[in-house]
Amino acid sequence: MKIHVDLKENGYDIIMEHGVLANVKDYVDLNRKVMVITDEGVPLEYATSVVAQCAEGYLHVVPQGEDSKSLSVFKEICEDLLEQQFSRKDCIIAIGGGVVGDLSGYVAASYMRGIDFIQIPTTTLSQIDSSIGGKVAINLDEVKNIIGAFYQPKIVIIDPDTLQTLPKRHYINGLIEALKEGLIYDESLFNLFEAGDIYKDLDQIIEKALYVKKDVVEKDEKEQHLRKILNFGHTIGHAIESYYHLSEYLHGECVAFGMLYFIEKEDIKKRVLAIYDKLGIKASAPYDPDTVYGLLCNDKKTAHGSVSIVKVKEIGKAEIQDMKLEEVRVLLKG
Ligand SMILES: NC(=O)c1ccc[n+]([C@@H]2O[C@H](COP(=O)([O-])OP(=O)(O)OC[C@H]3O[C@@H](n4cnc5c(N)ncnc54)[C@H](O)[C@@H]3O)[C@@H](O)[C@H]2O)c1
Ligand SMILES: O=C(O)C(=O)C[C@@H](O)[C@H](O)[C@H](O)COP(=O)(O)O
Ligand SMILES: [Zn+2]
Repeated sequence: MKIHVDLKENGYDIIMEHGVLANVKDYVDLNRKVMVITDEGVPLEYATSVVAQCAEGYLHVVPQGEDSKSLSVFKEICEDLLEQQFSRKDCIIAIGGGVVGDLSGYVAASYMRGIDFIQIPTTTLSQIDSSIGGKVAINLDEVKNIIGAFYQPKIVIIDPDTLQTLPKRHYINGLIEALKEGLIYDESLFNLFEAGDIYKDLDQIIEKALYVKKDVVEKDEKEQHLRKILNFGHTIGHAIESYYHLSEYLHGECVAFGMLYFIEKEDIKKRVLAIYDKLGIKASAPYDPDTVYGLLCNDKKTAHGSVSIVKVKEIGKAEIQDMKLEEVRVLLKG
């Protein structure tokens, strides 16, 4: 399957094909220096099989987990590129989940003010969400994605076969971003969660989610307004993720917590909770409201004492409402 993200001069293809990892050379110019970045939890053969297709391939492996989205790991990769004398004509390939993709993308956006960047996502979250749209970032002092850029990949190559080795918790975690997209934009995607099978219907879930993200990003690449809907559940979700030091709960699990605060109708909330039960995920986590409130003020959708909150009143449709931060504090306490 091929989807084209139409972003004027920044447009790119998304190729989704079982077994495509063996043929990256058919889609990417590998006759140059290529730095393949992955993390220690991703099966090494995924990265080495791509390095083997390169004229001059290098491999950089980072520790797994959120701690790799950090200035220190960012610096290590930049120093490696410098040492290997990478030029502006060379490229970076990210093979992994959202951590590797966000980190590698921010390196690609920064090194020499930008070199080619290719995403080869290997988790449900990165295949569904993080590999497209161009949001790249690292964390700072446990605040999520506070240093970053909008930097689009040249191509995204998705091989669903790589998901066969993904641990179940991470498999489910990534699907929550697709459930989010069903709630804010595509009711048929939501229905797949309610009535479908998250294993048998996976290719369809990924494809529908990619079309949601493509449609939204093409209309508002730099998140001036519409794209904020893709942040549904993240205002409180990111704050809780930071509250637990980016370690106790995974990103999607925290988004699941955050979404429930802004689903207006009880019957829809009940249907979402039933899906959480089906996925085996929690609906909430204990926290100190004042501490979470303080973290929530770091949200990039805040301005002049308010924050753009995404709400769902009907399945498949999101609304953006500016709320006073004080109102959100009351909500957190309630
Ligand atoms: N840029 C965006 O638009 C965007 C969107 C959503 C989330 N994110 C970010 O993505 C990150 C979460 O990404 P994630 O859920 O992919 O986590 P992750 O990148 O940490 O990967 C999850 C775990 O699975 C392992 N792994 C990866 N692929 C594997 C495979 N095929 N087989 C076996 N193990 C594998 C990794 O080593 C890691 O331990 C968060 O930092 C979140 O903020 C970014
Ligand atoms: O693509 C977007 O826009 C999103 O908001 C997708 C989110 O799922 C993702 O977690 C993103 O990284 C969050 O963006 P941020 O601007 O809140 O850091
Ligand atoms: Zn997210």
